[in-house]
Amino acid sequence: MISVDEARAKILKDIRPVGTEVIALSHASGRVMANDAISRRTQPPSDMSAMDGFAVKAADIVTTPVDLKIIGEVPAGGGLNIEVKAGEAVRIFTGAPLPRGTDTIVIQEDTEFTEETVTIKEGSAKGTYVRPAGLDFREGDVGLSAPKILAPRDIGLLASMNIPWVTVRRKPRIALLSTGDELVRPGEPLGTNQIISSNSLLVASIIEAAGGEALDLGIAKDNAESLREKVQDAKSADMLITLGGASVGDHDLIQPVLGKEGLSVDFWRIAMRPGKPLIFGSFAEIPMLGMPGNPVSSMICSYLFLIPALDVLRGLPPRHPPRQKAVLGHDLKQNDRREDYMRAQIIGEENGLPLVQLFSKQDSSMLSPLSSADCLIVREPFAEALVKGAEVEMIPLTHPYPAV
Ligand SMILES: Nc1nc2c(c(=O)[nH]1)N[C@H]1C(S)=C(S)[C@@H](COP(=O)(O)OP(=O)(O)OC[C@H]3O[C@@H](n4cnc5c(N)ncnc54)[C@H](O)[C@@H]3O)O[C@H]1N2
Ligand code: MOO
Repeated sequence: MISVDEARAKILKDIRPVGTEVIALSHASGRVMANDAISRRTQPPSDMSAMDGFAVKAADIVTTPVDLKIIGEVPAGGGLNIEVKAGEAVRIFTGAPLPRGTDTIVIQEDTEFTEETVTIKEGSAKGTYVRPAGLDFREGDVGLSAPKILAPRDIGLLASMNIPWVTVRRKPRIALLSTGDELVRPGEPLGTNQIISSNSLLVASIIEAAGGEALDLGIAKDNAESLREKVQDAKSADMLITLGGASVGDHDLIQPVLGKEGLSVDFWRIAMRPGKPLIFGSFAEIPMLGMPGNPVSSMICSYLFLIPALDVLRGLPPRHPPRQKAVLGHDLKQNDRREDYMRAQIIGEENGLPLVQLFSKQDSSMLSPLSSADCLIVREPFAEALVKGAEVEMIPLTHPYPAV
C-alpha cells in the first residue's frame, strides 16, 4: 500500500490539461480562461464626472459664494464641443465627459441654479468628483492573467474591456461507469436485495461542481461482457472513473477484465480509510481512477484525488483540500496504519477553534452521517490515542473547495 501523498503525486504526474475552445463571454462564468485578457479600450475613455452637478474651473470657485454663467449641458454618453472660459459652468450628469476647460465638479446640492446662472455655495478642490481617463484600465493593459477561473466580477471586467469572446479550457469530460449486479438507477424497479447506484450521481455532482462534465456510462453487470461493452464509451472522455469492483472478491472485475482491454495499472491500494482499494492507471490512453464501491470511499477519493486531477485537466494548479485545526469533543483511540478520514460534526467552539464530535459509526457504506457531517477529521497512520480537548486536523466540507 502506498501513502495518500504518494498516490496524489502519481495521479497528478500523469494528467495533462485538456484543449481550449472559444466561447461567448455570456457563457464564461466559472470557466478557466486560457489566455491573458488584453483590454481593447480605455476606461473611462476621457475625464468623466462622478456626480450630477456642474463642471467648473477650480480657479473660479476659490472664493464662494460665486455666480457662474451656465453655457450648456452634457449628459452621460453626450459630448459638448465647446471651450469653457473663466466665469462659466456646464450642467453635467454622472458618467458624462468633462467639457474642455473644466477640471472640477461641484455637486448640485452645493449650488442654487436657474436656467442661466449657477451660484456655487461651497468650493471644492481641483479634480473633485472627476474620474480621469484610464482610471480603471487602459487599452493594451493585461486585465486578467491566465489561467483564471472566471468569477462573475471578472465577467464584468472583460465585458467592460470590450472582450465579447474568450478562450477557455474545454470542460474535462469524465466518464463514470458503475459496476455491480446489485445496482439500479434511482426510480427504476428494485429487485430483492438490490440497492440504488448512488455513487455515480454523487461523483457526477462533484465533477460538475469542480468544473468538469460527467458522462454517465450506466451500470455494468458483474460479468466480463457487460463491463467490456460499457467501457468502450469511455474512449471519447478525458478520464475514466469506475465505481466498485476495485477490491479482491470474485466479482471485483475491474482489474481482471479491463487488464485484458488495455488497462495499465500504476498503483492499487492506498494506506487510507476509507478508499483503500483505489486503482490508478490508464485505459485507452486516458487516465483511469478505479474507485471503491462504498459511497463514502468514492466521495473521499473524489475529494482527495479527483478534484485536484480536474484542476490539472483544467490547466490550473492542483488544490489540496483545505485543512484547519479543531478541538476534539471526546477521547479518540489510536490509529492503525491507514490514514483515516473520519466523518464529524462541529458542535461548538473551544479556544477559538471548532469543537468536533465524530460519528460513532464510521462505516464507509453510510450516507446519512456523511450527509450531515460538517468536516472530516484526518488522522495520520499510527497516530497516538487522544484525549478530549486535544487538537486535531480537519477538512471542512465547504467552500472554497467545492462543497460536497
Ligand atoms: N477481503 C477483502 N474484502 C474487502 C477489502 C479487502 O481489502 N479485502 N476491502 C474492503 C474495502 S476497504 C472496500 S472500500 C470495498 C471496496 O470494494 P469494491 O471496490 O470492490 O466495491 P464493491 O464490492 O463493488 O462494492 C462495495 C460496496 O459498495 C456498494 N456499491 C458499489 N457500487 C455502488 C454504487 N454505484 N452506488 C452505491 N453503492 C455501491 C456495493 O453494493 C457494496 O456494498 O471492499 C471491501 N472488501
Ligand atoms: O477502505 Mo474501504 O474504502 O473503507 O470501505
